[in-house]
Amino acid sequence: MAFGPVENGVIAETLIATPKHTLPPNPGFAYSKIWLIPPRTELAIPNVWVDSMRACSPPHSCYVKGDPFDIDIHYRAWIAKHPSALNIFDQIVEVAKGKQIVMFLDYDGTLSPIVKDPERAIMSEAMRTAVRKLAACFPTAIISGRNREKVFDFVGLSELYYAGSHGMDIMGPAQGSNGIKASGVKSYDGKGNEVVLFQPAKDFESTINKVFNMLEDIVRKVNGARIEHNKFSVSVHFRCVEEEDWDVLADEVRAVVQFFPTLCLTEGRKVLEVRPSISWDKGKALEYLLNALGLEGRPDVFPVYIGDDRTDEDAFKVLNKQNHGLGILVSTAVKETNAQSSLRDPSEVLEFLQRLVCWQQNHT
Ligand SMILES: O=P(O)(O)OC[C@H]1O[C@H](O[C@H]2O[C@H](CO)[C@@H](O)[C@H](O)[C@H]2O)[C@H](O)[C@@H](O)[C@@H]1O
Repeated sequence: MAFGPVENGVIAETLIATPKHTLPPNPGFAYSKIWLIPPRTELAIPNVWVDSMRACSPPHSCYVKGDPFDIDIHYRAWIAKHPSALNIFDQIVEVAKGKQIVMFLDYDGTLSPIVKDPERAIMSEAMRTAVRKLAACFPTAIISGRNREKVFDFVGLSELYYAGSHGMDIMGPAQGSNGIKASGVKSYDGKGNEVVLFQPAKDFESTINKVFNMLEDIVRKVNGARIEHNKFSVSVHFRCVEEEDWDVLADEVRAVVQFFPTLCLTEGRKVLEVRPSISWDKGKALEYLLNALGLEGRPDVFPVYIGDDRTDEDAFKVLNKQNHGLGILVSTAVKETNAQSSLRDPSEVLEFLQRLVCWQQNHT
């Protein structure tokens, strides 16, 4: 473990405070007002917006001035409320025992580390192997803000379900390698395999293309800015833009989006995302997939969702509402979240997935 002695103290506190075989309480909806993606009005207030953008991808970690043995007091309090899924692993599997585990994984910041160039967000071979083994044990889906095809290219595993464009573009095998059949609209992928396809924002394709073309002209003029077409949404990246230029770029993006009353603007990790104003998000995609697999609303099902970003909060909320399963936020910093548990970074996600596979293999 990479943790120093101070964090071991935190671990001890966490385990004492958490009764055996129960998971930490769902944070519930107390935070939902803070965590809901800011509406346009909030995005319009310059300081609020810039602080919020900084906070969702903080440059600092929980350590005090880089000292690996001294953990920030706020982080200590936070980790007690959202204990590491590695430290409470035995409790998690005790609760999940005898149930059908279903895995939902975000991509950027969860399976791959956050990098400056979105085209270089490559997943490690070790992670790919772990996800492959995971999918052989449990139904597994990737739910990403990316274009579904792009996230598929990164992951490269055809046995998974993929939900791209923040869940607005869902595709998966009609019959999973674990034998579970999905229901829904049947289609065929490029290789002629039968798949299930669901695209609730299909009617927005041409509007998204139009807004992308307009935004492309703006982004081209701002140093460091990038734009990404995610099929049913568009990402405008701020990560490599000087902070002093953020407001100008955001103002221009907002001005364009105003022309499209059926689109809205949301915020992620140093990214503004333009998406259809429909009632669909990663939480709805999670529900759709559970339903397609015939696993929705069943007490003998244990969904696990792992993600690092604001859009993942919609999925954590769904799990809270259903009061079963487990949400795990990936973060090295204090963040308001609806997740019950946490992991620090993709390397800890890898360790968690590997342990889950081992546990399952030893219990079947
Ligand atoms: O839901 P996700 O899979 O987490 O996708 C959300 C966005 O992820 C990507 O952007 C983020 O990761 C980039 C690569 O590490 C990073 O450069 C960027 O700053 C992050 O916001 C992706 O490029 C976006 O299109 C997704 O919407």
